[in-house]
Amino acid sequence: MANEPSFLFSGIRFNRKKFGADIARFQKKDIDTDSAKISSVAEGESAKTREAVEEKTASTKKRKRKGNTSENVEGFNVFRNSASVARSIGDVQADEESIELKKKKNKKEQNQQLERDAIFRKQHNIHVSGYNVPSPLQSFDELKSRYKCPSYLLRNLKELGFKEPTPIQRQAIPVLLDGRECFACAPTGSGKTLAFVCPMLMKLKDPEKGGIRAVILCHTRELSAQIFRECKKLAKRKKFGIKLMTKNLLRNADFSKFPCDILISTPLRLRLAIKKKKIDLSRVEYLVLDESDKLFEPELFKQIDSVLKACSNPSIIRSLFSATLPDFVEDRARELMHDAVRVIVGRKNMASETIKQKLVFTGSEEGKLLAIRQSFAESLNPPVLVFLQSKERAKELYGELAFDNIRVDVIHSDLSQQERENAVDNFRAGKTWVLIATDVVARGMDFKGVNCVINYDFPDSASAYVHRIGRSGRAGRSGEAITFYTEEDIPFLRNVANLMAASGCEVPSWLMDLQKKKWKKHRPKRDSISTKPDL
Ligand SMILES: Nc1ncnc2c1ncn2[C@@H]1O[C@H](COP(=O)(O)OP(=O)(O)OP(=O)(O)O)[C@@H](O)[C@H]1O
Repeated sequence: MANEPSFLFSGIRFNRKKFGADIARFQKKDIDTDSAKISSVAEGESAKTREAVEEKTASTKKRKRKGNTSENVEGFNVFRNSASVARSIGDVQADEESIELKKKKNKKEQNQQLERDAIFRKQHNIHVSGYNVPSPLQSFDELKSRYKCPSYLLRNLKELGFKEPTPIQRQAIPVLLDGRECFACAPTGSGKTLAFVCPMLMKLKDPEKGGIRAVILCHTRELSAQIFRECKKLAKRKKFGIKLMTKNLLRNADFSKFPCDILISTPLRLRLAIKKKKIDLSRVEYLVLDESDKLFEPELFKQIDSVLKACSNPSIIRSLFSATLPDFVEDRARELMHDAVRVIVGRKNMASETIKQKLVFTGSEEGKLLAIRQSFAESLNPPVLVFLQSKERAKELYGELAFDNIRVDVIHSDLSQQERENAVDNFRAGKTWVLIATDVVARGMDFKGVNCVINYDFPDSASAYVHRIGRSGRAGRSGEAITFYTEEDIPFLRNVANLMAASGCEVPSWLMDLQKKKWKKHRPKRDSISTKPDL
């Protein structure tokens, strides 16, 4: 504005040589009056108006004196000040009106966006609570347009065959990318791993050498190893330091000396490293507690607590993920997190709707063995996972089925790390048809294409049921779950029946008429599994 000629003088012809001294004088005045104008604007509306009216009158008089002109005069602009002020009043009013208009427009657009988000969330069964929750993702491409997602990651997603984000990914990814803390609950097999790994890689941007920047905690070594592999796949083509906390690493590594952007560990191993002062977590920007409800159970809470304390970076983003989110975990999350967003897909603590669930009465322990043999003889549709309540019972059932001409294996916590890894790998590779297991692989494990889960022993809680049967029917595939029950389990049947009905399975009406019993940990003493007569 300062150097622009006033529109009032367009066309003035002026002898610059002759009036050089005047030009200099007026130029100074021009600067002075300009600064006067600035201060007058700063002084409030009434003073501004008064001054402007006075100057406007003066300017009109002067204009009349000068008459009309035909040439542009740079730098000679005696009336510019008054004109500018006159315009500035108009401008201020116009600005105010346009700000007001813009505000209204923005508000309208915001409301329309909120409406669109609400409709989209409803379509995908996403429920959110929290302040100012970011819009869900329409597609993976939006990661680029909205968040400048690096192309290596988009390429990796494509190569992994992920065409569309799953509902939890649609909502949790933008929440985390917006730097918000998050606790989330979504069905088993619905892609929660990608929902926290993808924004983590985007936030970390590039590999660095200054210490650990992200930590993922998982309750078992098997799940840690699985998430380690998933991270590697998603980070392909980018040289992030991704480490799995193995026994060896814990014993021998000097964490200050090797680059580690992301560390994946069980709480026990990480706590040991913290206690031995082998590890510095004060730079951690991103902390994930996977299977968070399990991690917050009393036996693990002490370990989690020391990790939370060691991650002392004030700008850390923490997130909790699970398929089951009991109220006590939500309470903890609210205490722990700042301005967190809660994301629930479907209904909380529900079994996946892609699993056909069935209850089978076996009467007694012997009845179970007969039932499983009969089921395998009629139609064995591998891979099949069979859950038992203890490692002793898992070993016993393995002892029974090992000679039945089916490819069977067993996994429990008494096996060495290598044996456990082999059991998982062989099952994944299809070498094992039936894997007998304890709850050690009930949560988080992604065995692709498990056709059937058999609860040989009735699960000891609602969440155990949801997670166990969730090893089947993953990523939109269908699956089957069969739960054996004996007389002893009848008091707890109604709880499973409720879960079945809630996920759309047909439940005999007599089951719904059973008395509802509060589901405490249900682990009855059971007879040993054997076809050999007691001696
Ligand atoms: N967008 C996607 N499209 C298709 N498949 C996907 C997508 N995201 C993840 N998956 C696949 O879905 C499967 C289940 O994912 P994941 O193991 O993360 O589930 P989860 O929700 O963590 O389950 P759980 O509660 O049992 O731990 C995996 O095989 C994964 O590769």
